[in-house]
Amino acid sequence: MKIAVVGTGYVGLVTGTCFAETGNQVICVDIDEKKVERLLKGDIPIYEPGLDVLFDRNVAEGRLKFTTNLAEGIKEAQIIFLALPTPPGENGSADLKYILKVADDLGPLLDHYAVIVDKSTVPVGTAELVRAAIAKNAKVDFDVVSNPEFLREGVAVEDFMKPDRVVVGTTSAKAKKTMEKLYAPLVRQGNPVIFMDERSAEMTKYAANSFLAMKITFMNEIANLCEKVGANVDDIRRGIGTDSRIGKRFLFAGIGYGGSCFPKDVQALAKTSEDYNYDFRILKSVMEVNEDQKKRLMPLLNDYFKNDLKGKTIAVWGLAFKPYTDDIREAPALENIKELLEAGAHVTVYDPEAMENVKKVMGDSITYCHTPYAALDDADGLMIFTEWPQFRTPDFEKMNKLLKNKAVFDGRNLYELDLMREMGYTYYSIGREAVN
Ligand SMILES: NC(=O)c1ccc[n+]([C@@H]2O[C@H](COP(=O)([O-])OP(=O)(O)OC[C@H]3O[C@@H](n4cnc5c(N)ncnc54)[C@H](O)[C@@H]3O)[C@@H](O)[C@H]2O)c1
Ligand SMILES: O=c1ccn([C@@H]2O[C@H](COP(=O)(O)OP(=O)(O)O[C@H]3O[C@H](CO)[C@@H](O)[C@H](O)[C@H]3O)[C@@H](O)[C@H]2O)c(=O)[nH]1
Repeated sequence: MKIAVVGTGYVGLVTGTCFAETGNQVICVDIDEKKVERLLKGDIPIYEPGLDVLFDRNVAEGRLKFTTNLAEGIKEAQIIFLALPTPPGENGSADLKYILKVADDLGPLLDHYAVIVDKSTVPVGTAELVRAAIAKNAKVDFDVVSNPEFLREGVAVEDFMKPDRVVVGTTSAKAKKTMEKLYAPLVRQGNPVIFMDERSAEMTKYAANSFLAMKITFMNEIANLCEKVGANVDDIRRGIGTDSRIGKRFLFAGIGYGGSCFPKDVQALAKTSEDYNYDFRILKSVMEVNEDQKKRLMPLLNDYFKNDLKGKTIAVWGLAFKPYTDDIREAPALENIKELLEAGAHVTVYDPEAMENVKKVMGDSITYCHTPYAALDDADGLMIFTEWPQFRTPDFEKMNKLLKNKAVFDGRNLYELDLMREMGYTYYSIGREAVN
């Protein structure tokens, strides 16, 4: 099939590349000229494991193309994906200006039937708004379908190529057929393509993200209580996760959820509830607890340094909001670093992929190091915000020599308490006994 993907960010580029991989002819459109220029040179603007192999193959075989020109992109396209940003607006609701702008532009350009697919995460009722915006100027028949995306950054290609399920919101038999055909190669193992109406599909996405954010937040609260009662949250996780009704995944307590999705989507669902006069109390608690959780380590650090961080050097391992990505949107590390700087500390950082993006927002206010160990040199303490695998089994002997104080504040529970005790560390983690 001929496919256009409008918006070539994390979702658009993965969607375009993966559908090219399944044999379709794909054109990705973006207004960011520099981004398109890089893509045309074969340079992928984001870090996403496994994407490069598929990208190179499909570009080389002529199935994956890029343009800044919407008219050129949608020429003859049977399916037009909208993978545009939906950032939080001033009142917390998802800002639809990018989607509606493209919908407005599409109307006069459409000269053949196409299925327009909302891939972005959008509030209930958006498909109707998109349809109306296109219809204002369209001279041909078209369908608008809601097809929320559930991929996770860092494992996006795998999630996309082997989805647990695909959700499609449409009442059009013609669009349903097209979407069934498009997704057939990705669900050969029998995972379902679930059809429903558009509003339910839009709501499904927010329900999924909010449920997962709530699951993590519940564990973060259990962790906070564990610290008080003298229990270990990792044991609780194993103890409850084996119950198939609860499930093992998304039970890791930590320094709060971040990223470009959970924070904004929980907020947007809360706003939708407000708009419909429904008091969604759990969501409010989830947001409140998560804000506190992101600062969970600061009081411990302040206690350790007797509220005097001025002139202290704090090393930071991990800047990305999760491992295997360079994405720093709503990353807990950044808020903590800002607080460290405000308190007069000097901050040395290391992240395998996210340092370039951090440089763009924090400039020279912190020191960027080429290795995790360089960040530790003469540091008064170490804070950990991202569970990159290389931090899990570091060279402790080297660490012992470099750190001025053997003090680690770990937002991801990377190390065994007994080991840290044996090595004489002061070690604070989340939901576990403090070693000091
Ligand atoms: N990032 C994720 O993991 C993820 C997963 C599932 C769903 N989503 C949702 O998908 C949507 C896109 O997210 P993202 O992370 O890919 O965003 P992104 O910011 O990485 O990418 C969006 C792209 O759209 C482009 N764009 C903006 N206006 C445009 C226009 N008029 N024409 C063409 N291109 C335009 C931007 O230049 C940018 O490259 C959001 O609604 C998000 O909530 C994201
Ligand atoms: O047990 C866990 C799992 C995750 N997290 C945190 O939760 C956040 C989000 O992680 P994850 O869900 O793995 O990454 P995202 O790429 O943000 O993916 C989420 O958001 C996407 C955008 O909507 C959805 O498509 C995905 O299904 C959904 O998992 C990160 O800060 C993680 O550190 C935890 O603290 N504990």
